[in-house]
Amino acid sequence: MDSTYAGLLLGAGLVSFLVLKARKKTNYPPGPPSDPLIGHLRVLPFDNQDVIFHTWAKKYGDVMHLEVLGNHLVVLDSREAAIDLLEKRSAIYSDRPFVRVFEILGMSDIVMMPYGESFRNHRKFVHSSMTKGAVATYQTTQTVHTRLFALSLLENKNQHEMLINRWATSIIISVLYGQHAVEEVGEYMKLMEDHNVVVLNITQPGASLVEFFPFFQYLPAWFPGTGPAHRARQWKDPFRRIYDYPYEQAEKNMALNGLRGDSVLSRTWCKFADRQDHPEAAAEEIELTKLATGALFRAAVETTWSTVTVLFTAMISNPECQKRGQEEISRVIGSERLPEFEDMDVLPYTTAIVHEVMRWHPVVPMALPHRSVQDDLYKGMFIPEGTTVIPNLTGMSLDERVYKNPTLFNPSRFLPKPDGDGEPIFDATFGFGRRICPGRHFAFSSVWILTATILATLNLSEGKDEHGDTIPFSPEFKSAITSRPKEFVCDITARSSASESLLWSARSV
Ligand code: HEM
Repeated sequence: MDSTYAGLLLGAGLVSFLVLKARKKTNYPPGPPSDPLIGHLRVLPFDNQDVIFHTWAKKYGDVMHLEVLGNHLVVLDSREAAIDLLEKRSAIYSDRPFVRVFEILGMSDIVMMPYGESFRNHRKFVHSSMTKGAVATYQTTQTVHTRLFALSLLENKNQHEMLINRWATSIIISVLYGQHAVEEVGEYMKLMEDHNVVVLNITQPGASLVEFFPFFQYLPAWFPGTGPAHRARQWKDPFRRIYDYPYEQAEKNMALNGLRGDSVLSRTWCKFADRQDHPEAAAEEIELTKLATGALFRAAVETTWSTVTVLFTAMISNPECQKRGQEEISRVIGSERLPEFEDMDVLPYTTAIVHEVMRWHPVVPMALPHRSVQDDLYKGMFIPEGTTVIPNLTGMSLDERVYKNPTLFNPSRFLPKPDGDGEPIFDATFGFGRRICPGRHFAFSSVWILTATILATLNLSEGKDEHGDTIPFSPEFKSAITSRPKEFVCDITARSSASESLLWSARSV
């Protein structure tokens, strides 16, 4: 081949590459105007992203493209688009974006794990621990803890935030690691609090500099923008405790009391016993077990706690819904016993309250980001490999094409016609596809038994000031990775002396 011919070929290749690139570029999904080179960096919101993205989506569509310093982002604002991409094309969209500060921190569990062999092993563990069948075996634990919780609300005025946290923590650690004494739960709450502070600190606005410019992690700490990477390095050992501490505590308990009770860990240990002659495999399995149970613990507490604070907010600001739920429980169950899981099918309004809580204010408003692993074309729009795909759950929950008056808290929307509006259940709250929340059955049943128990036994209402006057209640929300109501005061009383007695007798069981 002579050099002219080779040059022609090279030139033609270059031209077709540039044409292809230009064509691809024009075919990105629509999005707001951007700046040269930096893209949407100047307009990308730091706060209330979910709400702002939803406003943008009304103008640019359900599939919206943003670009920041060459990194592509696609926001999905409708359930239909999320199902089309994250579920129907899950082979392309099940990866997670790489987050450098998490790697420096040593966050190596499933939550942000790339899609691949290791992910599949972890997913198998978390999935099998939380199938519908497995969750049915946790119902007694959920019921017992929930009744103790309801009573504790009566005994400790204005401490509902802490008590909801304790309830969410105590249920998940019992299920994962075995039963614990009440005073031990405080240690796990502290562990989670420390964990949340670390994660919040390294994911604050500005943390992204090290994501765009990896060399920032090697610059001295005084250099602007290097803080998150340095903090992540400093906190590596304390962060690791979230995986090691619960496991080691459970080991100590086992050494003292033998392998007792039925927990995710005790079931796993029974399987280990068969493999003692393969110490290497056992070491790997121990590490996987620590990381997978740690992931379930990490992912369960704040999400479930936040959902219950949304429930409280909804009940206080919509007393007519609370009353209708209470009436349903009184009519169906009566006042001589407390609700059980077996009652779920005959309490449709109570169940609708739980669904509406999860739609009205999704506590993980933009789920967790997915990442595409190959170029894709959707409805003529080009989504390049490596795009971070954000399912905007808030946007989906406010979709007026699906939900009438979406900002209203209205459980009846889910009841079949003519009693309700026959609107579809909002299942997007738990994400999509191969990354869908593995704890969804457990989370739903925890919140359901809590809702039924509270409706059966307590009245939640606006708080009172020192003169006994009602403090007007208007829910306000705060957002990080999860979103929940800002702290609020409320008044909690027993519905009747009979309902209080039921709670007391449940405590003595
Ligand atoms: C109401 C409470 C909860 C909500 C709203 C919630 C929501 C979510 C969402 C939106 C995701 C991301 C899904 C996606 O990427 O598409 C997720 C992931 C996850 N959730 Fe939940 N969750 C809740 C409770 C729980 C509980 C109780 C557990 C454990 C028992 C749990 C364990 C996990 C894990 C391990 C992941 C990561 C899955 C993966 O990356 O493959 N979650 N959750």
